[in-house]
Amino acid sequence: MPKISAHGLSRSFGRGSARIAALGPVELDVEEGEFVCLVGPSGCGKSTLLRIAAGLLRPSAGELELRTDVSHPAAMIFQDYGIYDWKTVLANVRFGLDVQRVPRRAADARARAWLERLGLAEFAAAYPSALSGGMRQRVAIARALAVEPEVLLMDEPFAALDAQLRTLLQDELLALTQTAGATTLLITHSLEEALVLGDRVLVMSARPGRIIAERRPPFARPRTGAVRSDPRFTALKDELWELLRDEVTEVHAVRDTGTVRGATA
Ligand SMILES: Nc1ncnc2c1ncn2[C@@H]1O[C@H](COP(=O)(O)OP(=O)(O)OP(=O)(O)O)[C@@H](O)[C@H]1O
Repeated sequence: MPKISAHGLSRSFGRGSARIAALGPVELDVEEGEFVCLVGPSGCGKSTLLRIAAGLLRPSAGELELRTDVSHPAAMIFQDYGIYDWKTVLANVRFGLDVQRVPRRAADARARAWLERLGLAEFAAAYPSALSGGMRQRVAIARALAVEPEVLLMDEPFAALDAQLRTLLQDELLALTQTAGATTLLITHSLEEALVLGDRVLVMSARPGRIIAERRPPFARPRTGAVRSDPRFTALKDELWELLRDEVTEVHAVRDTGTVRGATA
């Protein structure tokens, strides 16, 4: 049984002449423990798909099923961190455990262990406003993984970070997710990120987003960021960019080119 499956999934916004077909129809199966990355042009419905998976939005047609156990529900990581500024770093990481009613002591210990793994131990009592962007995103990652989710949903988690930090956090996430083994769906504008992290990379069309191609990076697990210098990496990145180029061009042709963020090769 796949952990995530979507059939005939579509979503539109608005009504009448203002109606926008944002997504679909999408057919998708994600197997248990699989790491799937979604790439596609801006506005093709990637976030919409993820928000439906997270239960934050209803589909207009079709269905998306997430098969998780109640004690290990899905966790989500957002581009803007999604952490609470009024809670300490420790309380942020403990948040999901508090919601699950894990006893305070055990929750504290688990949260501290995750802070340790992400190099944040000494910031347990600090508030997020005192942290850099990279550290805030580490808090968000720690918070998501602390609940030992069966399914991890990530919406461009590193988009707000600079290139070096992004590479560093990709490598950290790679190591962490390979140990955690959660079924993961990650949205990214970066083909490199998708190739480093994914078992499968799905390419989406321009809006309404459908899945038009899929590639499996041929790098054995456990893998490290060293795959970036594999000649097959560059070849696959070029191939994916070729697939994506037409879709991005379509978006640019439809809208003002100056305002549309294209995918980064
Ligand atoms: N709540 C909403 N109301 C109206 N339109 C919406 C809403 N949410 C999304 N849309 C529209 O649906 C389309 C898909 O949006 P979505 O955010 O899913 O795309 P995306 O692929 O994640 O884009 P990006 O890569 O730029 O983040 C866009 O045209 C967007 O304007």
